[in-house]
Amino acid sequence: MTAVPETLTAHLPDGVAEAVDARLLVAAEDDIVARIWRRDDTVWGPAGQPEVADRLGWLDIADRLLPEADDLIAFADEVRDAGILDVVLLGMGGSSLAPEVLRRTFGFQAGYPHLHVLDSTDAQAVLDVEAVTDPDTTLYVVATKSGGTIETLSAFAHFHALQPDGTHFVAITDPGSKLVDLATEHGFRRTFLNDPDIGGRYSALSYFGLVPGALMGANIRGLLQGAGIAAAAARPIDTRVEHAALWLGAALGELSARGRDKLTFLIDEPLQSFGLWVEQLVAESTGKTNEHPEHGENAVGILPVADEPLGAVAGYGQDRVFVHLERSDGEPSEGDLARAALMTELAAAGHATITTRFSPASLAEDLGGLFFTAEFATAVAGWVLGINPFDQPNVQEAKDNTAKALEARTPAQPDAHDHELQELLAAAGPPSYVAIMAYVAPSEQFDAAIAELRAAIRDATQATTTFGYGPRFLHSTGQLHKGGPKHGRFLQLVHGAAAGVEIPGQDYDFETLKAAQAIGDLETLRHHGLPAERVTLGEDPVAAVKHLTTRVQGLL
Ligand SMILES: O=P(O)(O)OC[C@H]1O[C@H](O)[C@H](O)[C@@H](O)[C@@H]1O
Repeated sequence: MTAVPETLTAHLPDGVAEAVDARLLVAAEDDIVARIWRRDDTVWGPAGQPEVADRLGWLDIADRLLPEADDLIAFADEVRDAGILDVVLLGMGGSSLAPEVLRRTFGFQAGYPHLHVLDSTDAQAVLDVEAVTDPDTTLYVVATKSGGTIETLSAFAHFHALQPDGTHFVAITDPGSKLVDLATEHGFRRTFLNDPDIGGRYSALSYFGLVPGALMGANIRGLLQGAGIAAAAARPIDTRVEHAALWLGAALGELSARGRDKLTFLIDEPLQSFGLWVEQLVAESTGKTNEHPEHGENAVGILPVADEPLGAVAGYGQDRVFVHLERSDGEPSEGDLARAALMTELAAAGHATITTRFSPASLAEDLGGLFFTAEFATAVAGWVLGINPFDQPNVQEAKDNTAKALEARTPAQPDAHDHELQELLAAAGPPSYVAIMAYVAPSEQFDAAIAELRAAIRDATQATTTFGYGPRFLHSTGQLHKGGPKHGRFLQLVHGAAAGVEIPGQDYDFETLKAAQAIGDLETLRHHGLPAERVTLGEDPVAAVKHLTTRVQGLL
């Protein structure tokens, strides 16, 4: 029998601890850890399936890039010396979320440029970045693995028209992508060619995270060292040795197989934005439908839940598992204390709870370790669930439907009437969840309004709630929405921002693109037989969400 690894504290409901132990025995018998490190693709299915063997470069990327930390820091100094005051990262999903976590976790570093992350097609979001940056003192980092992502290339076209000097641009991409040619054509300051064996959501510790991190003055050496230590701790193949990442992956897989598939994160300051990154990692990796030769279609997945406001214990269903990233030292905030208290109550009430700790004194190292451990655990959970955690087959569908809507200029679906909203939400209790998706410029005020809407729905129905900004979530939880278990109930909110914010070279502007993405996604969800409703937000989106919350409270 194995115990919970020392770096974690866990309370598992009856029967689950035994299942995890049994799973760890199978992992030992099947040599899973050694096979993962040997990059053996048969851990996740038949040999030779696409997007497995060539998606395991993340395993040792931290050790491979540590010797390059000095070069990255020297590059950041060169950029500072060139008078750059702002860095704008243009990217989506795996190419933007780790930089966003670094930006929010470490904040402005004196003497370094401000980092901004634009991962939206909302015209106001584009204008917001424009309003606070001067193209003459701005460096634009164009980040896309494939080199073909529509949002990223649209943003590049827009900002290149404002700043035609190529030395104000940097590319991060895979060798041979279309962006490599663009960068050469326009004389970019530098192109960082990433290891192509790393997928977007596993790329935090590659150039995709490190280049923006270095540019904003974050401690990238610490990140890499912390990740290296976590990777070393994940190497032992003897299961008698503590292996936190293996245990975590086995536990999350077994919990999910028993219906506890809503992985709810409670995260202490200043790491709260980690939820945004881990959401993509877990949702896009695990939300899949398997074609099983004997059992037919089988959809699995672990739904990550980030930034949900805390509730009363009775408000949570039995479909949850709670993971607390807890600050181990320093002055706890009120929120930190509330999270710790809730975890204690949840454990006492028989919920599955897992706690891991980080220290503000070693924030970069601990964050690097968390990135790696989460990646390894997700790969293990993929093995438990019997899916390929490295592909994203359903993301393409929404992209195709966007293209169709753009081409045909399809009008938006009508707004939900009260009875439709009621039908959508009233039946949302476990195992269902309510996904709110808002096509609007991200802001703290909007986040706060959404938190109230989520609490209202959860408290009335016990449903798990998630929230994502469109089109950001399409590259993240969007995969699980369509590929995972058909438990989602979808509420799409769309705000019409300024028309006429141009995408040079295209006959549509940002708002037209955003509208097509919303239309295309709703279409895709409905095509999968999933309940999905749309609500148009009036001029003031925050006021509109508050109004919607009152309306929903009246219906539930
Ligand atoms: O880096 P890119 O090639 O631009 O891809 C950005 C994102 O887009 C896709 O939609 C994938 O689903 C994500 O996994 C990926 O991170």
